Amino acid sequence: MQTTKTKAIDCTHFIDGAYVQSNNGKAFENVNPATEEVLGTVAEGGKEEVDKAVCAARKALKGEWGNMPLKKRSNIIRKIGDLILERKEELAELESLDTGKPLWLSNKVDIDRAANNFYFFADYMTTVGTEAYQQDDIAIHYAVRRPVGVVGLINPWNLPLFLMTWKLAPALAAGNTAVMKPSEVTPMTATVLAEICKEAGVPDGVVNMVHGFGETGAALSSHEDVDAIAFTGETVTGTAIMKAAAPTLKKLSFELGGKNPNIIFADADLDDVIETTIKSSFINQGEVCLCGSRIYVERSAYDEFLERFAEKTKELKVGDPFDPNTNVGALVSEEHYNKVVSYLDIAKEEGGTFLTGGKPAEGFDKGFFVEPTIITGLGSDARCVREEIFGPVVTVVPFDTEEEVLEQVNDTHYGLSASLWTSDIKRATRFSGQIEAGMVWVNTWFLRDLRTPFGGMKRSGIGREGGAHSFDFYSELTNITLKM
Ligand SMILES: NC(=O)C1=CN([C@@H]2O[C@H](COP(=O)(O)OP(=O)(O)OC[C@H]3O[C@@H](n4cnc5c(N)ncnc54)[C@H](O)[C@@H]3O)[C@@H](O)[C@H]2O)C=CC1
Ligand SMILES: O=C(O)/C=C/C=C(\O)C(=O)O
Repeated sequence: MQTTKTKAIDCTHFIDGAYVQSNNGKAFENVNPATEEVLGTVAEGGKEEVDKAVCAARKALKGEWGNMPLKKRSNIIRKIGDLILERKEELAELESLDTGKPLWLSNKVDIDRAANNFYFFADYMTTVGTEAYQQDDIAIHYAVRRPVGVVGLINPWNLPLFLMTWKLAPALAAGNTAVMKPSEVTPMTATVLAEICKEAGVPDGVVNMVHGFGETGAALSSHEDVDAIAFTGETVTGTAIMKAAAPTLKKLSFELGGKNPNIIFADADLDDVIETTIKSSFINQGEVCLCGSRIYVERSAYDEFLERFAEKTKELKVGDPFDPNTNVGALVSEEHYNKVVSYLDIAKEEGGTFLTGGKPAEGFDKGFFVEPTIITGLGSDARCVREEIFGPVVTVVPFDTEEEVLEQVNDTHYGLSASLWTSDIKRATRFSGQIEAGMVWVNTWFLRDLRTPFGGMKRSGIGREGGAHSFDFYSELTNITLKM
């Protein structure tokens, strides 16, 4: 039995500054993945609700928001961050009820970082400039920045509030209006965020939200009057959005799936390696796009690595998200649990050996709990080595040479991130530059600075988020040439 101070909420759309149900009254149930209890209902939006939200956003673009002085807009954006922190306890509890992740993690990552996204872009927007060139005594060229317009923000369930704010904050900072589409699996914190935006002084219609399934996201992606879509989620969904957005040539920013490698050379500090690999494998139940799910270890360090990694993994406590000692909570939904468990069956069929886990966690009558799982003995063609599982499941493979491991590392359609471990600076420089990934961490993992380019290459994404990259995506530039 979970004891929370916060009561779960029913989720309705937020359109033109007001919470509203769907016109046809359609709604679905929101389920707690740790207990399988129904948390509440969620309004299911269709084309009609998307259309109303887009109309409200278009109208708001031409109103007070479009003409607001920079400093005032920046203060409102900063205030959203303040209000998130004021309601931190409530938001963290709602996030853990919705996702099944440990409460300490919701606090530390999801809520603190959500507030920080607003602080970062509130500052950034007051310093960002554009280009200017003098062409001899002929002309001066300078660029002016304007918002893209109405942007659709479509998000997944793994870091619900954090990922929504990572898009909403720069979108607002650049002067856009937005329609948010949270994941149908985790709708609660985005619902509260809409209220927070209003309380912070965001004018009605600037921030809207429509709940629903893939069809709702599809209606937003194909809408005639939406100028850009920023999406985080599965690669195949990115393809569907691209097709839907093609007829209206929307700007697109995609942060998609990954099958990220950890590459561990024998000269790395093994204490650091083990501590970080535990996090990169199992934090957030392995449900972070940056998790390192393919681990390659130089053969001379392989046995010691496996022994120490397995020992630490067995110490992880799987359980109630609201127990402060829990390391690994519940997977986000029954559907996702079935997907992850199906990969454990696939690993067995492919001849893999489970060094830890390999099965649902014991001792739970209800909820979607899986033991942290280390698989060895799989070749580079195995599905568990190639496909995104997005759960607490990693494969470990030994290697002998740099050339051999580089080939395996790059032998994937994905290209999101990598974590490289070596004490040889020359090798670190040489090797990191050859990994086909948008982000390479050397002797660390998930060390973030919001100014840096964040995103993937190959089928892991299009474009980059962060600092200037986000700002450029959410802006249009007009170049003006003054003839002298
Ligand atoms: N960041 C990442 O890399 C993430 C990857 N995943 C992967 O995706 C798998 C499925 O998870 P889902 O949440 O179902 O991901 P998804 O990509 O299907 O859903 C993400 C968001 O897109 C919306 N959506 C779905 N179909 C759409 C369409 N045709 N047009 C527009 N929007 C659409 C969903 O309603 C949700 O809001 C997971 O098992 C995992 O492997 C999931 C979450 C995050
Ligand atoms: O921006 C970050 O630090 C983390 C982003 C994580 C994702 O995009 C994800 O897991 O989908």
